[in-house]
Amino acid sequence: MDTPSPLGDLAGLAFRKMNGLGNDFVIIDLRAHRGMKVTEEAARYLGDRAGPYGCDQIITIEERAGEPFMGIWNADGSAVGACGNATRCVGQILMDESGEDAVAFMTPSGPISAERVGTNRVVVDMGEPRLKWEEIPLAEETQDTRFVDIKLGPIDKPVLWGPSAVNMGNPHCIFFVEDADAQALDRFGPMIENHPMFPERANVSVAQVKSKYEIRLRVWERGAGITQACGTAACAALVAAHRRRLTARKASVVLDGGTLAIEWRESDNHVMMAGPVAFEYDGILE
Ligand SMILES: N[C@@H](CCC[C@H](N)C(=O)O)C(=O)O
Repeated sequence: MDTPSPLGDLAGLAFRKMNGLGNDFVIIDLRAHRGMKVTEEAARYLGDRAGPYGCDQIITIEERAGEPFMGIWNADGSAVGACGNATRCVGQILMDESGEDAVAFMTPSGPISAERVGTNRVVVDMGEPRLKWEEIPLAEETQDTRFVDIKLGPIDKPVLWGPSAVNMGNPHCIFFVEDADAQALDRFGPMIENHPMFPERANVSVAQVKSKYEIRLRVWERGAGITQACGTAACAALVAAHRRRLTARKASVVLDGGTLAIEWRESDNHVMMAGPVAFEYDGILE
């Protein structure tokens, strides 16, 4: 007897592989396949780098209430609210389809609008950052999410402490450090991701402020580990850095996979993210 595919009824559907600064996605268009779903098992199978696919996130394009909707799963199978880099990819797919240079669509954390600003370059309005402790969410009420009560290392001599917390549709914890490349993010990333302060876990970044206009950022993503780039983390880092008076409202965020231009607009409190989109290949799920 054949063993059932972990893909379930997704087997046989077309997918597209894309990435934003090396943060890569299997994107499945479910608009013509109402009722089909990405299960946790299917997401884990598609995300597994040792398997036939392998990616950081699994993305769906669906239709809900007559509007395009983007669904997001991490490689560990968890469903999430936001993904900055994938938002640019989905924006580009929808704009190519319509022939327009702007598009609006829905995500689990709210509406998004995207605009084409060059060949394979898209700017996305990521909405307003959420900064209250209960919006991150944190497990404990803190007066100020700019400096959360978390310490790493020996109690009397912590190596990292007082990160900022920002929610960009998903929870982020940002440590400001002198040298981002010298941090053992692979070791403490999973500990902070699962720290009791973060009841919904967290994406963990180390941010080095190079100047008022540049941040070097490395990211341990919740449910995916270290990735080449994380768009929402770049937005969260700029917001956190500006709240600590370390940068201007607009800065370049340099990730392992390349650079994003981030602006936290004063006029409407929205965070804008501009960056590239890359097509890899099309295939059939089997
Ligand atoms: N890579 C993404 C973020 C994906 C979700 C994240 N790992 C989470 O669990 O919140 C981005 O570009 O923002």
